[in-house]
Amino acid sequence: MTIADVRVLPYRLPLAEPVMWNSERREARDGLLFRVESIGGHVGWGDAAPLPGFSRESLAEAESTLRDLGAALVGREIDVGAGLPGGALAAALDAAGLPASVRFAVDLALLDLAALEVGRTPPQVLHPDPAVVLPLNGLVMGTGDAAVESALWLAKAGYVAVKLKVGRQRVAEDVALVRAVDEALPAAVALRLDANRAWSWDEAVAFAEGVDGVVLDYVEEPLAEPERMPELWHDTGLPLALDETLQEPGGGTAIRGWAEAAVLKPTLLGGVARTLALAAAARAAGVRPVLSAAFESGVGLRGIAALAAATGAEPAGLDTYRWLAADVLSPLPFDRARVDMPGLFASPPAVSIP
Ligand SMILES: O=C(O)CCC(=O)C1=CC=C[C@@H](O)[C@@H]1C(=O)O
Ligand SMILES: [Mg+2]
Repeated sequence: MTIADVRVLPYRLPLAEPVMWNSERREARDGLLFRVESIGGHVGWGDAAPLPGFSRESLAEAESTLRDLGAALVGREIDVGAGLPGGALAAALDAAGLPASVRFAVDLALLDLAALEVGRTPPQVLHPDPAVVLPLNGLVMGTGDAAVESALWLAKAGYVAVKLKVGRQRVAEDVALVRAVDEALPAAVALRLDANRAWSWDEAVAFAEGVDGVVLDYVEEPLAEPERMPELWHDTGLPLALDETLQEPGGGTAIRGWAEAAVLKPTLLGGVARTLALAAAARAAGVRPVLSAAFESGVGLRGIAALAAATGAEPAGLDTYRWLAADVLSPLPFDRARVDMPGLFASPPAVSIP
């Protein structure tokens, strides 16, 4: 196929409620859509949305890199699979060392385009038998009674897993919150926690002792000293998940049998091929790959859903969608606890920037 036109379209989406990123209160989410059109008239969409405090690149860096790349792609003749894992263009993009969010946008647009060219859906391009129904992980941001109520609301709405943020209050308060949520939730709903490296060793051990008897699906990145996670698992039995560790250079080597899950965020990891490689490494080590969002627009979330469906049917961290008060997609790519994958990809996305 020949690339006829490439556009970089900045967006700013209002958030339904403010979120703290990088110790700053944000009321909107900024990102860039990457639109790639082939001479046949097919259009592939990608999303570059650096997350403040988590991404290494700024939005301005992402935008200038994406514009340069777009200019270099126009007029090029590429094989349909060139941008996919193992493809010729993928190797050149690897060598370019692009910012993670930029690489995700490019990978996603080329995957979208490849799917249209061969008459399949993106998950079908990535896997011969992708998941048909994708369960989502419900996200709870607050603490106290409000958090217990949100968790209950999510369970009633049909979410099969709920993730609570911990490490933002005293350990005793976190223990009380986790116990209250555990009591309120039906046993079939998995309880996940995320401490974002907030705890010292002693705090993590005190937490593990405090929640003894509570069945946890896993705790993401409990320790300020992340290299001690295997020791924490060994000493306490707390099931642990890797997240931030995987985003660091060489972080994939941390995927070992002690970990329960690997949380994979393509926007922060650097695209489709890298995410799929980490998912394969996780499976090989007996670690569950859990695809997750970094508060992208519907275009990015649609792509992460494709990756999740191609790597299994673990409840995916796409509930960030509920934080967007407006989106670039209409209708919404999903608004429930489960995504009907064939439905999501039944037609090309209708994109417009609000
Ligand atoms: O993992 C999920 O279910 C949703 C995404 C999510 O919780 C996060 C995305 C990006 C940064 C953080 O706010 C947080 C995380 O650390 O996992
Ligand atoms: Mg996390």
